[in-house]
Amino acid sequence: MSDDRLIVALDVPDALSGLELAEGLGDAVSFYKIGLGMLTGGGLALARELKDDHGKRIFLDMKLFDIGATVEAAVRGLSRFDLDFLTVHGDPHVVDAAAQAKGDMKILAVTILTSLDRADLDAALIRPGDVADLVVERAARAFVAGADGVIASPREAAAIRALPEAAGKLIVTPGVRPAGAARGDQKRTETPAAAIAAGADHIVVGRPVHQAPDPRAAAQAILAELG
Ligand SMILES: O=C(O)c1cc(=O)[nH]c(=O)n1[C@@H]1O[C@H](COP(=O)(O)O)[C@@H](O)[C@H]1O
Repeated sequence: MSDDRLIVALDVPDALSGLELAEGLGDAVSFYKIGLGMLTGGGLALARELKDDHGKRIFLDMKLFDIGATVEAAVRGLSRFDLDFLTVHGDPHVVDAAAQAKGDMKILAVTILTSLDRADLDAALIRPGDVADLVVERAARAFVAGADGVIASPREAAAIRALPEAAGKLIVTPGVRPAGAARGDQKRTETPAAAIAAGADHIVVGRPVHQAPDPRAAAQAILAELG
């Protein structure tokens, strides 16, 4: 089994292209994220195929957010798909509802999207304060509400790791960019090595792998950087 600290985001439109990408990555990558971009393109079927036929771990990124009863019903349905990780928004009522219905899945609570900075939070009417402080506070609340882990940027990972509430919990960081890679819409980024050094258990990387001329070589370079 390869190093499952690297989770590759299969942000391609359909299951066929996702499968081709995963087959090209082969044994270099053992953990995949399937998200909203593949919702109408067979994402859940691909999750089953990668798990059952290829022995991969699966992170389903749905970022659920609704009233508690609806979240609980959605998570109960998804708990039958033998998934490893599932995302919900980190608001305590959402996390609490998801935790009631998660079965064997681990619930990861999104703190503040890595594509947002303080100006974006102002536009969304989110209270003043340093972004990192808000992320850490949301992480602590999500842990207390029953999250198995949180999604944050690598820049906040060390402060989250230092929380007493984080003992035994997972920190998963998107917003990861190898040196020189295009940031795209990500605003709070660090390198793969910096993310792991800061206390991330897993890093999520999408475009720097799937848009690379040689995705397998790109994934291997990231793994080599992790040491
Ligand atoms: O929940 C996520 O996975 C997520 C949370 C977050 O705050 N930021 C974030 O980028 N993501 C996801 O992580 C992946 C990052 O992709 P790249 O920016 O292409 O590496 C995308 O699939 C995003 O949907």
